[in-house]
Amino acid sequence: MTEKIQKTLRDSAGMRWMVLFFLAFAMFCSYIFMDILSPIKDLMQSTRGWDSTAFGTMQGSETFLNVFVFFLIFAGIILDKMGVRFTAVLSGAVMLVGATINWYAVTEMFQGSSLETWFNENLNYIPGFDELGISPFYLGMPASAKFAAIGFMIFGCGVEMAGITVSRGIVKWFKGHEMALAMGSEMALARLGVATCMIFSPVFAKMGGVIDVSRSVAFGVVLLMIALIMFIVYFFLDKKLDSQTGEAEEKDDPFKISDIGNILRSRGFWLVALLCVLYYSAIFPFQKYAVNMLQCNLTFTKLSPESFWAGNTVTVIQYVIMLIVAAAAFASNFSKGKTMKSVMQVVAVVALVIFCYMGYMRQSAETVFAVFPLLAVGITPILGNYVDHKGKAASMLVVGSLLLIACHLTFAFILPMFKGNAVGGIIVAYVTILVLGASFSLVPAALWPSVPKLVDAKIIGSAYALIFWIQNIGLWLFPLLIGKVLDQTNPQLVSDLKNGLISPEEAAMSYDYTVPLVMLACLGVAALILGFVLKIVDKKYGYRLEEPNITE
Ligand SMILES: C[C@H](NC(=O)[C@@H](N)CCCCN)C(=O)O
Repeated sequence: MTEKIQKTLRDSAGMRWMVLFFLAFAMFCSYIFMDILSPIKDLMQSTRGWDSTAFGTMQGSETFLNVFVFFLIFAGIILDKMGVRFTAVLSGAVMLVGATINWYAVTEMFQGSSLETWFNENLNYIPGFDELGISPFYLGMPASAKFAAIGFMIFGCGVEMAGITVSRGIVKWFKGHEMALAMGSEMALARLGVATCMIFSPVFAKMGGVIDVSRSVAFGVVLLMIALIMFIVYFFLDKKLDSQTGEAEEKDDPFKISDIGNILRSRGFWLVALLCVLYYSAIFPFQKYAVNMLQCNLTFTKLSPESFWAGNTVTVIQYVIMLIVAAAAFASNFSKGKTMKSVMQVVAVVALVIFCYMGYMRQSAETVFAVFPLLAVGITPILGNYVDHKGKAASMLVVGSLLLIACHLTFAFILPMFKGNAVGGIIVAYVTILVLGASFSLVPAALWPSVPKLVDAKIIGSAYALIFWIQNIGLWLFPLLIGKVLDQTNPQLVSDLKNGLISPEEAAMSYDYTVPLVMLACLGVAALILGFVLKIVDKKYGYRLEEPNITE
């Protein structure tokens, strides 16, 4: 008798990838919001009075509740207890609430309101947190930055919860299939989100010739509404899958708090988690300052408002070219025939060159830095595919860390030598940013798909949450530290600004970034050492990190 094989949604490749699209698109929107203020640090200083310390403190607040109120740990427990679909919708709603507060804080409406007065007079001292030096507020912090920080803290809870949920969702739908490729593709779309915000955030802020930073944030809020809708659609697909498989993992094999102990006892888990915090602390916090770092190191000529390159049409054209780079790189990854693959690769490279040329012609740091996530968009899925079929994850972590060190040292010491040489500076900047983008593909593509090899499937949500929690400590600390170090290593600039000798606009463009960049390179060195240790431990204890995910 022929046995009838029950096909589920997950057995259909089309369905799996459609589910991935919903999850990844939601993450795309959240990554746009995450960095929405990063390319307009100068405008936050000139229109809202946020100096580097205020900016860094507000940016660092994203991870505050996750780290110090252990929200991420609770998020992991919620995920393991309640399942992927419930947590996905919850995270979408939390992000939206936080983002809306963040938006209100930077609007004109907030300025001069009684709420602003309240924030000016309060939250200057937080008992307990201030003594430990971890308060998300300080005396003299602009009221708008304080309230925005509260919104960003709530958003941060939602976005990290969404991050672990999406990772677990991908494991649920793709385990035994193209898991690393799926994770790589999800991250690729998230990187496209960062590029999108680098390009469009300043456009919204400067629209119509009137500067209003809240327009950029409003753009992000609208996208988060779309993210919530994506999660709701996912909810129904995931429910259907569970009804087909009758699986409901979280009920058959309930999660226990003691499971966390099992995770913490794993040597491999600790190495991956520490590598993660060191590596990502040198990337995400840098991303928040990179545009300003380029503004301070590159020589741009001011374009006249009538210039073609200064217009918004060119922004849209450049964005379309960016999408062509991403689509062609992505398609080359999936093309079956050799010729088609090569054609797609040529299209991607040509479009990338045009993109860089336009960035140069537009004479703005944000369009130069927008190239950073673009290489990651193109190659993260390729590397994910490589990990699926060939392995070598631990080696990729080592190479990624090496590239990271080289890039931060180049930004610190070589780029400033080109100050005054507009073309030379831009070339050095582009090459370094592209190499950093390659590093940012290697590490994530290898790191995240390695986690299921280190812990049991049942506790994978908590494992991702713990790694994110440890990572968030760095993501909290380093934006703050960079801001403080910047103010402290530029004392003349800070005092001239205080004494009114230079304008906030001038100050925002004149920081010396050498010390913060060396600090980030040191993180890379520590990550590199851990990468080597991981390779040794992997060999000794047989975690199979160097082996493929799919056995052909
Ligand atoms: C998948 C991974 N995401 C993370 O590491 C998140 N914790 C991102 C947090 C960003 C905080 N600004 C990635 O994007 O590679």
